[in-house]
Amino acid sequence: MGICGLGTVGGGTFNVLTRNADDITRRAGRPIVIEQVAHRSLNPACDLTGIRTTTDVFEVASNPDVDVVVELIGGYDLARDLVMTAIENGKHVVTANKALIAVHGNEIFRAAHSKGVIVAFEAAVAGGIPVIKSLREGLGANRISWVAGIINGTGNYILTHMRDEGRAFEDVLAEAQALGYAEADPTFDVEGIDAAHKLTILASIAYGVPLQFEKAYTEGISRVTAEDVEQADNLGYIIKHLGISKRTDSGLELRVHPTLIPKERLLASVHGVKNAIAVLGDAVGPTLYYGAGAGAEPTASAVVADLLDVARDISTEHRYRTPYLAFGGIKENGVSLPIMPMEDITTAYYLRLLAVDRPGVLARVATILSEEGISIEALIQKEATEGELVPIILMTHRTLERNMNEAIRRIESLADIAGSVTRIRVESLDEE
Ligand SMILES: NC(=O)C1=CN([C@@H]2O[C@H](COP(=O)(O)OP(=O)(O)OC[C@H]3O[C@@H](n4cnc5c(N)ncnc54)[C@H](O)[C@@H]3O)[C@@H](O)[C@H]2O)C=CC1
Ligand SMILES: N[C@@H](CC=O)C(=O)O
Ligand code: NA
Repeated sequence: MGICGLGTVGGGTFNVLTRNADDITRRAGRPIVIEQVAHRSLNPACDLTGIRTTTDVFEVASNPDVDVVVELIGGYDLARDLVMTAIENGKHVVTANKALIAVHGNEIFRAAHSKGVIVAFEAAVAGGIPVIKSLREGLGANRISWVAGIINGTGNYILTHMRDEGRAFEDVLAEAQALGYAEADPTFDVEGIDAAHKLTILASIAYGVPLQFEKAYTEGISRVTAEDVEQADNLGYIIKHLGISKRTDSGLELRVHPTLIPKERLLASVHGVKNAIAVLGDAVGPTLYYGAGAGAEPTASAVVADLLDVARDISTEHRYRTPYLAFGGIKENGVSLPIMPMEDITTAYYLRLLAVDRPGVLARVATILSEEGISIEALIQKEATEGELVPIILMTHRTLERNMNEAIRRIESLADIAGSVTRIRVESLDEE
């Protein structure tokens, strides 16, 4: 095999493979030999003595001694060209690149299928947690109702440390970057793009639909304030950045956004760089997969597990192998389970508005909500001091996003309301 990219994950993979070579050899039934490494700069954590190296990743993809290309350079375009070249040359591929799979996966799997090669990507979702294997193979008997998870380690690390230590956003983000958790462009983590990549992959495996990243609704954590965190706490909730995909009668929900979840849910106790994914299957019931979502060796654990699978699967005839996305024959056109537009989803809401302390303002807000068919579950109005704007916190029952959009538009146009309304979706994550 050959490794392309020797950064956080590449370095971790190199070291885990080297350190645990004996056990890995026994599990694979044969040694997994690093034939070549392509890197741009030296990784001081890796001893490359005796290893053939290059600065050209395409050399690895055409090296006749390399049977598996491990793509760990990241990004969309060069990674796509590298993987497509490797497939064209009949090599199997292992990658940790969720951006690549979510955006170019349909094309990559088509090419791999016609060449009869394996493309494995366990590290692409939730780092070291074997969630892809669990969903694709372990839950293969089930009709899945929903998948909901904390699937970005950097974002969860930031939310946890801001809340527990009162630290500034930028400060915690810089720490997550130094620990190797963040994407090359950390706005991918903070704005939910990375989580949407991962959710896209999970949904395809759970429901047997093509990868449709462009249809995912994506909202980041950058607008969650300390006040929202505190108010959610008062109401018995915690705010987590979730990826949620539910099967409904109208199609599939595919959405990433900050979410209020009840404190008693197991997901509410997932902190720091840890990730967890809850899956509800009709036969198995609720299940939860937990562990490190980022970092060198946790991610390497998944990359090496894929290498072990490839080593074993190579001896199996192509048509008997587990399909890339769990289901054989996924149709890219004529999808039976469409991804729903965001305004068609139904959920409960937390709203925070700033009102001028004038009689009747609450009644005007309540009238708008009622006219849009939205009922209020809880309400907190803080005492105002002279001339101050008063925060009003509302929790609603479940309603259509389209109705909530209209209600928020009307509330924001009231003369008594200052600025924009904060809206955070609420999920009970009922296990039925
Ligand atoms: N860091 C983490 O915890 C996790 C990262 N991933 C994914 O793993 C992949 C790699 O991420 P990291 O290791 O964190 O990034 P990184 O930036 O630490 O490593 C990437 C390495 O690839 C090298 N590289 C880039 N282009 C190259 C080229 N043309 N030729 C040779 N070397 C080249 C860079 O010099 C760098 O050393 C990304 O797709 C990322 O999304 C997945 C799960 C967890
Ligand atoms: N940047 C990602 C890395 C793992 O996928 C994250 O923080 O989760
Ligand atoms: Na994983």
